[in-house]
Amino acid sequence: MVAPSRWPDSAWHVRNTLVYCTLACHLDKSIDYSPLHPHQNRSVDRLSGDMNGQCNQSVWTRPLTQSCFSLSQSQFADPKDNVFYRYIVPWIGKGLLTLHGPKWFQHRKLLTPGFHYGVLKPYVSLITKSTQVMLDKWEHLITQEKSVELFGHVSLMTLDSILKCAFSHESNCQIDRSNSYIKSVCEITYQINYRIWYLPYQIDFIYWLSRDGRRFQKACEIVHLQTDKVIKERKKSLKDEQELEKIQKKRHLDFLDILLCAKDEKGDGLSDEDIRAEVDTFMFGGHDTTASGISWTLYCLAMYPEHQQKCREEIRELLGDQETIQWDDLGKMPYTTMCIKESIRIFPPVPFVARQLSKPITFHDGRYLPEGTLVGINIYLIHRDPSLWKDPEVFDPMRFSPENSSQRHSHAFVPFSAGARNCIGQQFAMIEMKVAIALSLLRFEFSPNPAKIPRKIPQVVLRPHSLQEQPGTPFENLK
Ligand code: HEM
Repeated sequence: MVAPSRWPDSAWHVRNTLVYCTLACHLDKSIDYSPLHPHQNRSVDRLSGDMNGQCNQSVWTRPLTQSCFSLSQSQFADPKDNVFYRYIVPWIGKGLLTLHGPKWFQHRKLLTPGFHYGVLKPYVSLITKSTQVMLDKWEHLITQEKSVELFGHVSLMTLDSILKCAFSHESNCQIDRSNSYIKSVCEITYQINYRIWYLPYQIDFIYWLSRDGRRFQKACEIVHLQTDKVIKERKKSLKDEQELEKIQKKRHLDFLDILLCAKDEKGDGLSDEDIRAEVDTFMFGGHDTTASGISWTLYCLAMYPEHQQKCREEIRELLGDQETIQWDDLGKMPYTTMCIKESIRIFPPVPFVARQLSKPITFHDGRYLPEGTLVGINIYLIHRDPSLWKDPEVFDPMRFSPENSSQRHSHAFVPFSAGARNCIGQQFAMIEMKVAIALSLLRFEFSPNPAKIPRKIPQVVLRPHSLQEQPGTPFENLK
């Protein structure tokens, strides 16, 4: 294997991106393919091979688990790869997701308190309200249509929630999508996913000259202007009010308050640019992922009505006639939680992550990877690995009972990644998924539409297929 001597050039990106896209677009095929590989059951499988003898930096990992997540255990962890992540940088800039080195470490330390349970607790009622708006819409839609495509609605609901939690913004986006900020976020999300999917757009100059590239750029400008405006206004009001406790008496603390007040030991806070990057990062990381998790969980429950009914009984017993849910209830729905976990095992919202090695690593069998190697960690494959999961294709929530979980490898279930660069928003995500699933089951019974069995589309997140076929962004196609 050859380590690149310098940061890869654009030709390198094109080759590697093609390799990644091919693998990414055939998640299921890569499962069929891996047993044929001569190195099966070893720590690392090289699936990308040699393209003209030049592209041997990409490594696709299989049972691996411990070895590869330990890549990110070191204090500063390895940087993200510059293939997929570069598509989102024009939007989110250099925030937690894309930073590396000491600056990432500083941001992670400053932002961790923003996910403390005391901050997250008031979000339950905000998420509940957003969920209820979505359910009211469904109530209306099922009187008009035989079947309702859920993913787009769930995406708008999670966008609505993250806007409230990130900067207390009441967007009303589930009902009124004429707001230019919402339209732009939807456009950006769609464009990023489309760009990954559409191979000619891997080449920068083709993309930036295209109509889509220009639309993407315009949408980023609108979003940045709006984020800057909100930050400026909030900074002003925080100055007047002086302290967080005073705000907290009036309303919940949102992520923006936390970001503006975050200070390290030397008393240094984040710059305006850093704050904007983090707000946009939460917007990006915090809505498509949970929309995927909620949608696939509803799909699994629709496919397995016996589990759906068990969850519904659990929630009815817990909430009685209430239509709202409280923080304390979230810890009292073990079966529903196991169903959510089993669903995101089978359909992990983030199907793969990637890193560029900052130093060589040696595996237990003596093979090593040099510095600069691009490592793709296929979470989807890990979650379906028969050496880790008995009958991996079977939906069995009891895998997540305390007894069964304790016997499993610690890195067999990694929907939120692992190590130092694991998902900072995982508690938030679990809260949102539990609230949305619980309230949905109280109001509706779900069954699959046999004419529209969803196909898995691994883009930035693992999306259900059906909306992809229609022209326009998924949000434009919603009724
Ligand atoms: C079901 C929902 C979610 C899933 C499956 C998920 C999964 C992940 C994964 C796999 C990573 C590692 C990415 C990588 O290595 O490149 C990650 C990182 C991250 N996630 Fe999430 N995520 C979810 C929800 C959220 C939410 C709700 C937020 C914010 C409110 C969030 C914010 C982030 C951030 C900021 C990072 C970067 C952390 C760092 O590198 O220090 N995520 N997430």
